[in-house]
Amino acid sequence: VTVEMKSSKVAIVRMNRPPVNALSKDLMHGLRRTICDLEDNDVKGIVLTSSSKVFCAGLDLAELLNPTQEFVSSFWKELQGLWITLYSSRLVTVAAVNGAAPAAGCMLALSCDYRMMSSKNVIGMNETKFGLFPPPWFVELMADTVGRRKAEMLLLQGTLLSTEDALACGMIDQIVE
Ligand SMILES: CCCCC/C=C\CCCC/C=C/C(=O)SCCNC(=O)CCNC(=O)[C@H](O)C(C)(C)COP(=O)(O)OP(=O)(O)OC[C@H]1O[C@@H](n2cnc3c(N)ncnc32)[C@H](O)[C@@H]1OP(=O)(O)O
Repeated sequence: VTVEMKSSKVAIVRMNRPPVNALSKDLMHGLRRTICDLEDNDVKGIVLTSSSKVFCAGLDLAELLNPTQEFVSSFWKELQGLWITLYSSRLVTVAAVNGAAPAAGCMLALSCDYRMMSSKNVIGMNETKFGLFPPPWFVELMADTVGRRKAEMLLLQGTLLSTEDALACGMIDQIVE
């Protein structure tokens, strides 16, 4: 994770884990630590974005291949900790979604106060496409953002929306070129 101060009050927080910013336990820990440090340093707002062409590919599936029970438990704890920290942060949080944002990548964006997204990208929770269902707090984030019925349809079908469709249903707030 890298931090660039745009002024004394606003920080650009970039996920920097090539090639796709898959959320490993370490990346989630780094993000949470960064947000907490900025909160402690009188910063007012952050822009969360990526230093590569993918915003975030979701959970690191490679790390979840044949994990120990202990690792799964600590991984899950880190994921919940990151969500709680970002969602409940006192900072004004803006997601600048500059690449694909599937599954937990979408969760990160939806946990921010405002979402802008570049065109020709995709965002959504596609977990059902590979036989999983998103955890309840992902579901609630989606329902709070686009409405319960729309969320139900998107989640059941594991739909990844284009930038334009995401704007149309309120999943994002602005398209930025
Ligand atoms: C801890 C408890 C576990 C229990 C589970 C139980 C409950 C359910 C939890 C459900 C919540 C799940 C949330 C998730 O986030 S699951 C992850 C879902 N993510 C995806 O479906 C995205 C998959 N990736 C893509 O669609 C594309 O890679 C892309 C993000 C659109 C980028 O495309 P592109 O730029 O064309 O890159 P490549 O596809 O060529 O990928 C480059 C390399 O990156 C690797 N990769 C991609 N995604 C992931 C990932 N999520 N985790 C790990 N690695 C990933 C890909 O394999 C390529 O690697 P290579 O160069 O070595 O081949």
